[in-house]
Amino acid sequence: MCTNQLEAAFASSYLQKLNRDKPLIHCMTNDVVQNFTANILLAIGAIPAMVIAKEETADFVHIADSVLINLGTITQWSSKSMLIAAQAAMVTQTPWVLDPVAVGNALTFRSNIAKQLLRFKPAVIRCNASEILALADKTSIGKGPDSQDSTDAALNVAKTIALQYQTVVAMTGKTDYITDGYTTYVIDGGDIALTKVTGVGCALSAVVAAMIGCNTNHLLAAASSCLMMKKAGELADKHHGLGTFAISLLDQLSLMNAARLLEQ
Ligand SMILES: Nc1ncnc2c1ncn2[C@@H]1O[C@H](COP(=O)(O)OP(=O)(O)OP(=O)(O)O)[C@@H](O)[C@H]1O
Ligand SMILES: Cc1ncsc1CCO
Ligand SMILES: [Mg+2]
Repeated sequence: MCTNQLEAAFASSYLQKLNRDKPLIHCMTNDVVQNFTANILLAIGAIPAMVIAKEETADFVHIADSVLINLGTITQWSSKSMLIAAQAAMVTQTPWVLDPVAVGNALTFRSNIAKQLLRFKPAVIRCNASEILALADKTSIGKGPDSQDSTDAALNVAKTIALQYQTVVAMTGKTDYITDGYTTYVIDGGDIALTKVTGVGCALSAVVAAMIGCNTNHLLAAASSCLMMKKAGELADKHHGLGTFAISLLDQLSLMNAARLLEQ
């Protein structure tokens, strides 16, 4: 096992490719973050499409560059669409991201759906520490969509899940860990304000979907996404309240480039 710092130059080359390719991202996400997610994808140069009807999802997976499945406000009805989309993505080998929002938490319906979705081989699981512990049937202390567990404590479980499902786990928190079970990238920094605006983690999952939609190294694509979000959080305006911070975060993502990624 080795642990690495991600080179900012790497992340910036991945971002440049994203800007050139303009990948189409099929988003199946929660009701809280639809608009924020779509704007963040546009800000980094991707094209979002929120397609959820079960009559449409399989067809749209065929034309999308990647798929995002986020369980935040899952219902019986949307879960069916998600399972159809994930199966279609596995068949067409379209890379997809699972964001298992709030699994555990005594929420057995979504926890069962998350387990079913895992059979369809997500390229990346983007989650917080409580969520990865819950996916592994370990005790977790999530508070709804928020984690009360530390990523340091959950790292071994993240590695085990990555190996078990042959995927990449991008686990965020004070320290982000991005691992395929063999190689782990560690990203510190960011800002606590990132946790005070709803849906930053959900939007980060969409950024990961965009990055894997045009970069085949899913580990580096996910790590680059996490670095970008931490850096944008550092650079965003924190002096005028959280409303301004949310907009400033969007601004910083739209302005992100190699020089900004390298800023201390
Ligand atoms: N204590 C912290 N200090 C600095 N940055 C943090 C901290 N906690 C989380 N972050 C950053 O906030 C962003 C969102 O990660 P977080 O772990 O809060 O996602 P999440 O719990 O899935 O969020 P949500 O489901 O509400 O969208 C990431 O960029 C992460 O690095
Ligand atoms: C607040 C909230 N509830 C379900 S999803 C969501 C957005 C943050 O995950
Ligand atoms: Mg989340």
